[in-house]
Amino acid sequence: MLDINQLRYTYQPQHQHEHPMPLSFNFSLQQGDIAALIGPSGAGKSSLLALIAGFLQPDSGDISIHQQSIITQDPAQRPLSMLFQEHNLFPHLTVYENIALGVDPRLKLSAQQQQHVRDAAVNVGLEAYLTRLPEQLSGGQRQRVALARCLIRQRPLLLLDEPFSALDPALRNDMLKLVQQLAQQQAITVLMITHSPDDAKKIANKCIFVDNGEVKAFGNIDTLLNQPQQLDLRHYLGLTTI
Ligand SMILES: Nc1ncnc2c1ncn2[C@@H]1O[C@H](COP(=O)(O)OP(=O)(O)OP(=O)(O)O)[C@@H](O)[C@H]1O
Repeated sequence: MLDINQLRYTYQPQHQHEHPMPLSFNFSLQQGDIAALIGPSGAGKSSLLALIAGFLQPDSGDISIHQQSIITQDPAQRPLSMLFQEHNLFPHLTVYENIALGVDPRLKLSAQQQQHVRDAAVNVGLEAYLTRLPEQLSGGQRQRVALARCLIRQRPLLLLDEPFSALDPALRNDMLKLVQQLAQQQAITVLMITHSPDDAKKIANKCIFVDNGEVKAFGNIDTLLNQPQQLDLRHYLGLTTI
């Protein structure tokens, strides 16, 4: 479903004492996969999502979704949605309007589309909050609104850049379950950055371990996290002694 084919990008040094940071990715996901993207800080996880979303232009390689290359498409045209840790919502728009933006950026919705927005709010448990502004919501509720907007766009790929890491453990659990349930319902493929192997195990079936700008391990999540073979992955998981 998602094919990342010999994708390369190099951050050029900004100062004399710095070195270039080359990134190189190669892997594929099947439709309906939920893949956890793990790896140390600075490994290249956010950069990989930025390349897929089209915020960074690769030096070489290709990205395709359902066998169609998306590499020349603008970020808004790409068949994907993305959820960040914060700043997902427009503060001056209501919950209803923030979700409706996923249907039409001009907010001109038909009666049927208006119903879709209300249905999306029901799906994330926010039907009673449609007229509130983001500042009148908790952090978890705000992320639910943002998730509803992603899902109403009905794009086949959902990219998550640690959207729930600021939430407390119980709420984070609820959100992970919600993503899993809604992704299954809509057969959406999910690629999720997380710093928590426990969170990864809760919803993902695949795992991608990125280290030093490369995919160092890829496969079934239970195999990778319960019986890690690579030394650098074992080190990342805190299973080696120094
Ligand atoms: N705009 C930039 N210019 C130069 N180097 C950058 C830039 N953005 C990121 N980098 C470097 O690229 C590498 C990968 O960064 P990236 O943010 O993708 O890592 P990450 O795995 O998402 O880290 P974290 O888990 O801390 O968010 C890092 O070494 C970082 O310093």
